[in-house]
Parts: sequence; structure tokens; C-alpha cells
Amino acid sequence: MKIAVVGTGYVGLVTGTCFAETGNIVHCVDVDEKKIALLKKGKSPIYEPGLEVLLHRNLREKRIVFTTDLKLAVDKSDIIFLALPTPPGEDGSADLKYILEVAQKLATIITKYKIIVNKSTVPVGTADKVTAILAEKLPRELFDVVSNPEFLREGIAVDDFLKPDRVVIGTTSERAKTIMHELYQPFVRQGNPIYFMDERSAEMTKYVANSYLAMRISFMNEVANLCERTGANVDLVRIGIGSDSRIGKRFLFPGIGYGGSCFPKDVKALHYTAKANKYNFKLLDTVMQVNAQQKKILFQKIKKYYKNDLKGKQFAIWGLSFKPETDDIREAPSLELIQDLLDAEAKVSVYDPVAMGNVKKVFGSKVKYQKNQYEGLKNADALVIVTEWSEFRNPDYERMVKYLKSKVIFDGRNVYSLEKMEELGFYYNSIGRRTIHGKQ
Ligand SMILES: NC(=O)c1ccc[n+]([C@@H]2O[C@H](COP(=O)([O-])OP(=O)(O)OC[C@H]3O[C@@H](n4cnc5c(N)ncnc54)[C@H](O)[C@@H]3O)[C@@H](O)[C@H]2O)c1
Ligand SMILES: O=c1ccn([C@@H]2O[C@H](COP(=O)(O)OP(=O)(O)O[C@H]3O[C@H](CO)[C@@H](O)[C@H](O)[C@H]3O)[C@@H](O)[C@H]2O)c(=O)[nH]1
Repeated sequence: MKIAVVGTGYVGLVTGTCFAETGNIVHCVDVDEKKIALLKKGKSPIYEPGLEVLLHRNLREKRIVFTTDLKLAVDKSDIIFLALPTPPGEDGSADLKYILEVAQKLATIITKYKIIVNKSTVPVGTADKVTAILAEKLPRELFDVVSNPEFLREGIAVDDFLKPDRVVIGTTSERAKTIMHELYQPFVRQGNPIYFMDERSAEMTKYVANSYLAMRISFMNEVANLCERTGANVDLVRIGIGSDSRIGKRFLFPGIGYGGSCFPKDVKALHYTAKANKYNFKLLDTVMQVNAQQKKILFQKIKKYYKNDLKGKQFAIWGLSFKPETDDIREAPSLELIQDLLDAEAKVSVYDPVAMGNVKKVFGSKVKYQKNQYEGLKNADALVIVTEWSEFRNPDYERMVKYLKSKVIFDGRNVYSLEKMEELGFYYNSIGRRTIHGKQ
């Protein structure tokens, strides 16, 4: 099949590459010339495991083409995916300007039947808006607008796309349904379903999935806070409840709040949709409040330990991306923590395997960037673990003890066992578990 993907960010690039991988001819379009220049050379502008290998293979086989020319891509394609940003506006609503602008352009370019597929996360009613824009200039039989929300997770995006739990397709057009069914066949071979539904239900499904998952995290973060106050261990409680198949084991990890480019903005946007429809969605209010509070939890623990005096104290931070296996720092808890530490006149040095470049764009020379995880520990008052990268899980403890000024760890991701920390004599303050006071 012939496909155009408009927007080559985290979603567009993975979508385009994975469609090319299944034999389709894909034209990827972006307004960012630098990005397109990099991609033409086979270089991925983002860190996403497994992506570059597929990118090289499909470039070599000429199944994927990168361009800034929207008309060229549209002329060469039958299906046009929109993978454009939908950032939150001031009021929390999803800003549709990128989608609607491209829809306006498509209305002037399309000359034969095309399916316009919305892969961006968009509020209920967006397919109707895009249809209305196209219908102003085009006969109705020249296009169909489909909602096909994307559920991939950063860091495992390629795997998620190639082997999705399910594919959701919102369309009331039989013609579009047949074509979309054929396009997705290679990805649902393992028996995972394609769910066809109306456009509005598909749009809503995406927000509900993300908000439900965010709610689970906020719930577990509150459980963790209560565990700390009652002497229970949240890790054991998590295992205890997770084996109930009605609850399930996944997505129950407490931490320092959900971040990333999706949960924070999508919970806000669903909340806005509820408000716009005069519905008071109380749970969502609380999900957001708990998350804001949880993002401060490490800083509060640190402040309490040092009796509010952080001036001149030196902190080594491990992990900056909003989660492991990505360089994405959008809404990352690390950013808020670093700012709070700097505001308290503490000294901060950071290490992350792939996200330091992005953090440098935010903090410049205000923090020190370390070439490995151990450098920043030299003479530091404490280590603060913000992202649970695998390489932090089984570190060289001897080196840590040797370098740190005091054996103090604040862990926002429960990376270490309490027994190990006790054995090594660390002061160890984690989430939802008792504090180990250690031997200093
Ligand atoms: N990141 C994720 O994990 C993820 C997962 C599922 C859904 N989503 C949703 O997918 C959408 C895209 O997210 P993303 O993370 O890929 O965003 P992104 O910011 O990484 O990428 C968007 C791309 O669109 C390009 N762009 C902007 N205007 C353009 C135009 N007029 N023409 C062509 N290209 C243009 C930008 O240059 C950028 O490269 C959002 O709605 C998001 O909520 C994201
Ligand atoms: O048990 C958990 C699981 C996740 N998180 C946090 O939740 C956030 C989001 O994590 P994750 O869902 O793994 O990453 P994303 O790449 O943001 O993916 C989410 O957002 C995407 C964009 O909409 C969706 O496509 C995915 O299905 C959805 O999982 C991160 O800050 C994690 O640290 C926790 O605190 N505890």
C-alpha cells in the first residue's frame, strides 16, 4: 500500500518505519528540515531502541522516503496518517492547530480518493472537524477521515507497534474499513484484535486508556504514601494485589509521579472535555493533584533530611528522562527536582545514558553533566535516583561508598532492596517503604 505519514516525531517515525517494514511504500513528511536531513542519512533524531536498524533496512530497500514536501507525499499515497503534536493549551484543552492547518492544506492538494487517518491523540469530535474542513473544498466521495489512536509506549515503541495488544479504528465508512483492515493484518497475526468502532468512540478510547493508567499510578502513589506512615511495604502490597487477575500485575509501580508527553496532557485534555460538556469528572481532578504532589516528594524528603538547609549541599542525580529507554524529558520529574534543588542553592550534577543533551538545553551550565554514573558521586552529599535505568540496578557499591561524602540515597523508583541497603549501611529513603537509617 502507499502511505504518507505527516509528522516524524516519536509516533510518526515509528509508524512510518513499521509500515515500511511490512512492505508498504511510505513517504514521511515533516516541516523540520534538520530532522528530515538527518533521517535521509538514516539517523534517528530520537533515541528509540531498535528503530535505527529498521530505518536503515527500509531506506536501503527504498520503502521509506523522507521529505518536507507535503504535496509530493500526498500525491504518491492513498492513505495519509497525521502524527502531529496536540499540545495542551492554557486551559488544558488539546490544541488542534497543527491538525487543522494540515487538514486545510490537504483540502487543496487531494485530487483522488484518500483516507486521512488521525494517529494523534485528539478530543472527541476531531474527525468531524477534519471532515468539515475537507468537505468545504472537496467532494465527499474523494476522502474518508478515520480515527486510529496510537497506544505505543516510548522506549518500546517499535515492539508495541509491530505487536500491538489491539488496534482501534474509528470509521463509519465501509470503504475505509476494508482498506484499514488490510493494512493492519500483518500486525495482528498473533490473534490480537482490531476493534472497529465509530470515530468518537475511538477518540474517547485513547484518552480513557491513558487517564485510567494515570489514575492507577496516582492511586498507587497514595497507597505508597500511606504505607510509609503505617509501616507497610508498598512493594509487598503491590505484589499482593497484582496477582488478583481483576487487578493485574502491571502498571502498579509507585514513584515520583507520571511524566512524559502523554499522561499529563491527556488527563488534562479529558478533564477539559468533561468540563466543556458540563460534567464534573471528580476523579480526574484528584489524579492530577496527587501527581503534582508526588512530583515534589523526593525534594520534600531531601529538605526534611537536611532540615531545610540545602545551601552548598551537593547532589548527584541518576536518571533524567521521564522513564528508562528514552531520551524524552517532556514533563520529566527530574526537571522539577533539579529546579527545586537549584532554587534552594544546592549544587547538582547529573547523569543519564541518553537524555543529558536534552537537559542541557533546559539547564545549560547550571548543573554539571557527568560522563558516567559514578563521577558525580565524588564528594556528593547524597545520590538521588530519579529514573530506573537498568544500569543503576546492580551498581559497583564499593565505588559508591568510596566516592560519596556520606552514604545517603534518596530513591524515587525503589531500585534497591532494603536488605541490601541495610547490609551496606546506607541511609536509604525510598517510596512507600520504611527508611533505612544506616551507619554514617
Ligand atoms: N509520544 C508518544 O509516545 C505517543 C504515543 C501515542 C500517541 N501520541 C500522540 O501522537 C501525537 C504526536 O506525538 P509525538 O510524541 O510523536 O510528537 P512529536 O512532537 O515528537 O512529533 C511531532 C512532529 O510533527 C512535526 N510537525 C509539526 N507541524 C507539522 C506540519 N505542519 N507538517 C509536518 N510535520 C509537522 C514536528 O516537527 C514533529 O517532528 C500527539 O497527539 C501525541 O499525544 C504520542
Ligand atoms: O507502574 C508505573 C508505570 C508507569 N509509571 C510512570 O508513568 C509514566 C508513563 O509511562 P509509560 O506509560 O510507560 O510511558 P509513555 O511512553 O508515556 O506511554 C503512555 O502514553 C502513550 C502516549 O499516549 C501511550 O501510547 C501509552 O500506551 C502509554 O502507556 C512514566 O513517567 C512512568 O514513570 C509509573 O509511575 N508507574
